[in-house]
Amino acid sequence: MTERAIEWVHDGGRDGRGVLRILDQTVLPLTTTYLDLDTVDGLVEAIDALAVRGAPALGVAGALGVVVALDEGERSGWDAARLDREIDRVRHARPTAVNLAWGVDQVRGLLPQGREAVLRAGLEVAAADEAANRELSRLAADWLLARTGRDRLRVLTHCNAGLLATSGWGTALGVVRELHERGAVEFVYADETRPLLQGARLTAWELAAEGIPHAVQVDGAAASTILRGLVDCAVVGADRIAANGDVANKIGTLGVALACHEAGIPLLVAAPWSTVDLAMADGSGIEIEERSGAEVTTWAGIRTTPEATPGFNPAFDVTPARFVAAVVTERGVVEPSAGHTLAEDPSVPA
Ligand SMILES: CSC[C@@H](O)[C@@H](O)C(=O)COP(=O)(O)O
Repeated sequence: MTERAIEWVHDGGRDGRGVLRILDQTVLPLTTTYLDLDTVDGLVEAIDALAVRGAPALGVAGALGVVVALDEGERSGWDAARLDREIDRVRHARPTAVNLAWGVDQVRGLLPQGREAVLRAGLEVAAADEAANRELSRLAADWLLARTGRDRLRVLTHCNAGLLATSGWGTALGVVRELHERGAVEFVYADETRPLLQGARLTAWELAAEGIPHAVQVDGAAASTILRGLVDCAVVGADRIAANGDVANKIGTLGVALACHEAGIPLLVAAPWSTVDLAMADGSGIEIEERSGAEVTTWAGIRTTPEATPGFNPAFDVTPARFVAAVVTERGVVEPSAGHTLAEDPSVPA
């Protein structure tokens, strides 16, 4: 697959200076449409609508979003204070994935050095993300095969942590892709991931394109699939990992983790180091995005609940470290459920 969720197109844009192009994930898998974003309003709207989504891709959106703001500011004659406010709007467009703010912060300090320096740094954020994903996928595949003692794995995954959620390759699905290249994937159960169906629409799209044997199951099936012994491990991504190994990820991950714990199979969290937030001692301080209840009370635009019934729609949950067998980043493997923390030197495999 060659599609990129997000990239800078150098010869695009209204003045030929380049443009931020995203693959519109709101209409996948039925339609492949790209959106060229050259205003802060457009970028913030795309992030809010999940046209671009997934923590590492949001990191790239944050970094390159600073260039979008710079270019718009130049066209519109913004002063420094206005530019700062607009960059902050990008930084705060979604609260849970630390990568978005991290991406902005990677390049913001370069503003005095001019647009080219900021653009160069933004492109480096994107390139480093893909390289990190490939490395962590190798490490995670090694760890899973050693831990389970199996040659071919039956994997459960939740949400979409594939190339669509990153600048390339993917995290949890990168691990699956790596295992597949080694001939070590027997089957993948992809949770459909209510209410926005990232698993059914996006993960299945990626797995089908790669020819990886898989099926989509309703989220409510996950615990039963795990306790029936149909999978050897669960592999998920993360939006923010606290220093103690607590993991914020798509709502429903906690249920998967509890079932894995009960079944005695590992839950592996695959994420680039940019998703680790050492400033957060544990998960209790992580802000959980609460999205519109309408995403829950309607299906394909049709009301599915009584008109008077509101929806409750937390988009993420926090899995306590004791249920996380491994956090794998490009720096190495940490085993939170065995008492190890991310604050320890992660370059030394736990
Ligand atoms: C590599 S993506 C990791 C996480 O960002 C992913 O699992 C997830 O929860 C995405 O949520 P989303 O709301 O689709 O942005």
